[in-house]
Amino acid sequence: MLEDYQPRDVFFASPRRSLLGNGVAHGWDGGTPDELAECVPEVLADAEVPVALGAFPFGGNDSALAVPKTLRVGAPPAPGRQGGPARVPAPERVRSVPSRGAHAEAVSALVGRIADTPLRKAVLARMLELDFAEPVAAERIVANLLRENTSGYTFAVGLPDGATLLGASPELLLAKRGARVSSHPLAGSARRSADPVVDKENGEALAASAKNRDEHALVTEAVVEALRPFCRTLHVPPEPMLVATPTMWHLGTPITGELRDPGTTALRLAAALHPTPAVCGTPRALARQVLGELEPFDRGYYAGTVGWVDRNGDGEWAVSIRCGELAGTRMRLYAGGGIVAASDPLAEVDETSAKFQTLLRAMGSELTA
Ligand SMILES: C=C(O[C@H]1C=CC=C(C(=O)O)[C@@H]1O)C(=O)O
Repeated sequence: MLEDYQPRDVFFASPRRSLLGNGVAHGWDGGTPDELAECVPEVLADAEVPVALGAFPFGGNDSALAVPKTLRVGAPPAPGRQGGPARVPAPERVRSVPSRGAHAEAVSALVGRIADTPLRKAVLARMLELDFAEPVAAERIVANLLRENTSGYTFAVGLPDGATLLGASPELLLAKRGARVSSHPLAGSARRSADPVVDKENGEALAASAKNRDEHALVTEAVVEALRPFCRTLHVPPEPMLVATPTMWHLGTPITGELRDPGTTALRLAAALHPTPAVCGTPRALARQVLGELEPFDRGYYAGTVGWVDRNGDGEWAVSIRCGELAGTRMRLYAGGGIVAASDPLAEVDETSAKFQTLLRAMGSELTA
């Protein structure tokens, strides 16, 4: 399917299906998720292809959503089904924004804010800026992401400015089918290890860590609070489970529910949830303000949401993490980590390095960022 990917197309693969939207029959390049939740259903009611696909940024209203001219729906990615690795050139220059040292200082400053203000958690991110000698083809990186990440959400979204958002997120913000909704918030992380004994220990230590469980509980609480008004029933497991990606362990809580009104759309629900404390913080407005002060870059579409909604209101929206924006010979990768009172600055720098590996590995890079 990816062989046919063109700039401005949207590719989205989930554990349930793969979608490729070609061309733009109707596009929105403005509007918040809430605003588009209002107007998208009207357009879909008469559209030839009854599905809108795309992405929303972390903040602001630069939506990138489109009803495609044609839509292909295929099987979900499966291990071993993608061919050999696609070649991606090595970057000529890599720069961390801010530097690793400055990121550690920002984590310390954030821990101070948590001690001195009502802020309980904020997810501080770092960016890697990569420069290449030649333009890089987004679909090659996505093909490599698909080879490794068959159980998450792998995507490429052509953005209105010509750049491409691409990544492999392990985190489901919201899926809706009929009256059934599900969300799988993740928070709390540890590195995977090539050594099976160390790997198992890393996972077990994460599951037992009070700091990580607290960090995780804030996300689950926020998701439950946002979904409750829409749901007749909600099932929330009392304990988080361990979720493995090829590079990271996470704590995750699979939440399911039944809608009071099955007509509530997946986009409406995603808008009500976004941004959760897995990418922003608690309380949300204060976290957003503090992150704006401490992060020396614009997050763009990182920490936003990416997915699709159809005419019936069914859809899937993933949290846009483990991702980057590619524009010709420049690529920006993003990774963040939840900071709480007990966070250690150097461990947090290491956690962002580990999270960058999802994209760096798909680019054939041995870089440790
Ligand atoms: C914000 C990111 O991850 C989130 C999802 C899982 C675990 C997280 C954590 O442990 O901090 C983050 O909340 C990211 O990868 O950039």
